[in-house]
Amino acid sequence: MASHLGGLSGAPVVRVESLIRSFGLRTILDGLSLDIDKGEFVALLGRSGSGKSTLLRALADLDDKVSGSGRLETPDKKSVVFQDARLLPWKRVLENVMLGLNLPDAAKRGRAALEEVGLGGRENAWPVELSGGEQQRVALARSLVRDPELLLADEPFGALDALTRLRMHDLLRQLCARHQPAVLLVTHDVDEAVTLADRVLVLDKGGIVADIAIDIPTPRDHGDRRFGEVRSELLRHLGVETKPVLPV
Ligand SMILES: Nc1ncnc2c1ncn2[C@@H]1O[C@H](COP(=O)(O)OP(=O)(O)OP(=O)(O)O)[C@@H](O)[C@H]1O
Repeated sequence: MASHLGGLSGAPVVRVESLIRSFGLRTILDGLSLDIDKGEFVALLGRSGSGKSTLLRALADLDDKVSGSGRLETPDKKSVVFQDARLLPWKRVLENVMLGLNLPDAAKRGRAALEEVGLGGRENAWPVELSGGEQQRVALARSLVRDPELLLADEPFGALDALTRLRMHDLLRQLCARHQPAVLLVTHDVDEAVTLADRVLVLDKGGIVADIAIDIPTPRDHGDRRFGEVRSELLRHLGVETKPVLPV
C-alpha cells in the first residue's frame, strides 16, 4: 500500500512514487511517479481516459484504493476545484465559501476571498442567481480561503465559454501569484496548459511520458513563436500531428 505520510519537510509539496491504480483487470496508473515543488504550477494533459482524474483523486485523498511499492505524499492543506462548482444550492454564496471553515474570523476571510475573485457585494446571493463563471469564482474563493499549499483543479474551466475562460485564466494567474500554492491543473486544453503552467506533463499508458518546463515569459502570447513550438511538441506527445511552425 502507498504510505500517506503528510507533513513534508523537504522542497517537493507532492511526491508520488510507483503509484498503481487498477479498475478490475484494467491498470490505469502503472507505477506512476511525479514531484511538484512548493509554489509550482503544473498542468497535466493526456488523452481522454488516460487517468488524469484518477491521479487527481488519489492526490486529493478521494481514493483509498491506490497502491504501489513507493509513496504518495501530499500536504494536509489542500483544496480541490472541479469542472462544476459544486456549491450547495440551499446556502448563500458567503456560507458556501465558509463551509467547514471553523475559524473565528471565517466570515471576514470569506468576504475577503469573494472580493479577490471579483464577487464583493454578492455574499448574500444564492448560487442559482450566479452565472457559470461566477459560480466557478465562488469555488475558487472557497478553495483559497483555506490557504492551501496544494490546489488540485480538474478541468475547472472546461464548461465555460471561451471568453470567460480567458478571464478565469487571468484571475487564476493573479490568485496563484498572490497565494503561491502548488497547483496541479488537469486540462484538455493545450493552450491553457502552456499559458498558465511552469511545467506541463503528459500522461499516457499509466505514466508521465513528457515533462516540459515552459520557458516563456508571462503573460504569454498564443501567437508567440516559442508558444507555437511548445504547443506542437505537446501535441506530438498527445499523438496529434501538426504542421511545422513557419518562420514569421
Ligand atoms: N470508478 C471506476 N470504475 C471503473 N473504471 C473507472 C472508474 N473510474 C475511472 N475508470 C476508468 O479509468 C480510466 C481513466 O479514467 P479517468 O477519469 O481518470 O480519465 P481522464 O484522463 O480523466 O479522462 P477524461 O479526459 O475523459 O476526463 C477510464 O478508462 C475510466 O473508464
